Amino acid sequence: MTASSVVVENLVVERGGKRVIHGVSFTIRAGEISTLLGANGAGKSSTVMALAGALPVAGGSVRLDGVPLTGLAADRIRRAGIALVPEGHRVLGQLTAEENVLVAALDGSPAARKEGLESVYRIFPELAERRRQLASDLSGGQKQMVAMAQAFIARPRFMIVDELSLGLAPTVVKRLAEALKIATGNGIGVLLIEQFANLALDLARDAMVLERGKLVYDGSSETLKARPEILHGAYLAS
Ligand SMILES: Nc1ncnc2c1ncn2[C@@H]1O[C@H](COP(=O)(O)OP(=O)(O)OP(=O)(O)O)[C@@H](O)[C@H]1O
Repeated sequence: MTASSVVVENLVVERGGKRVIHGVSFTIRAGEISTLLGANGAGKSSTVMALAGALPVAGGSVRLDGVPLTGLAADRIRRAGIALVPEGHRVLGQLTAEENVLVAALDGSPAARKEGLESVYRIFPELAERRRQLASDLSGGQKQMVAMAQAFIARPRFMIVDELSLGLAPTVVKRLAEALKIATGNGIGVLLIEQFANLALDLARDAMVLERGKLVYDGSSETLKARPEILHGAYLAS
């Protein structure tokens, strides 16, 4: 049986009338972490936002197990099984931590919501302790946990995390990385965008490198680690 996958082919994205992604192709596999690396402005967020329906697709296709998702609204793509954790761990400050998580629950039945919360609190016990706190009072790391919990509670098959560690302390990042490992252990495919390339390459089996909206590497993290000139070139090209 072929493993579940998201296949992106020749993706083209335009922003402000300018082409920023020039025909990018890659595959994300179930049960694995893949990472998308590149300098600021290389097009990582544009790629994943288009994939998740948060930006229009100007060309190419996105398929989940062969089913085309290209150009569908973000909500439809989420229901199909792809959850995006957007950059910046934004939360609804006037709601509690728990209310924020529940906003993202796709199945509204009380039993499913309870079960969903229990599974999320097993991953992030820190949030269980703070369930009734206003989200605006949470630390940056706790807000990122809420953002990831919103993805988990939707029971996704694939999870895209745009900037895991941005602005967060190493101890918190370690917790978030553990959560990603739990995700892959449960068969979820993860696409990770991460500013610290070394952390990303330690976590991910496969890596892609974007340079000015084009893919310049698609292969194993191990091989990329052994070829630092590829990353140096991509980060200098910005
Ligand atoms: N709202 C926007 N309107 C127009 N162009 C944009 C917008 N946001 C980003 N861009 C442009 O799109 C290109 C890709 O940016 P994108 O944010 O996808 O890159 P990135 O690799 O995610 O970088 P970063 O790490 O800074 O988020 C850049 O040239 C950027 O200037």
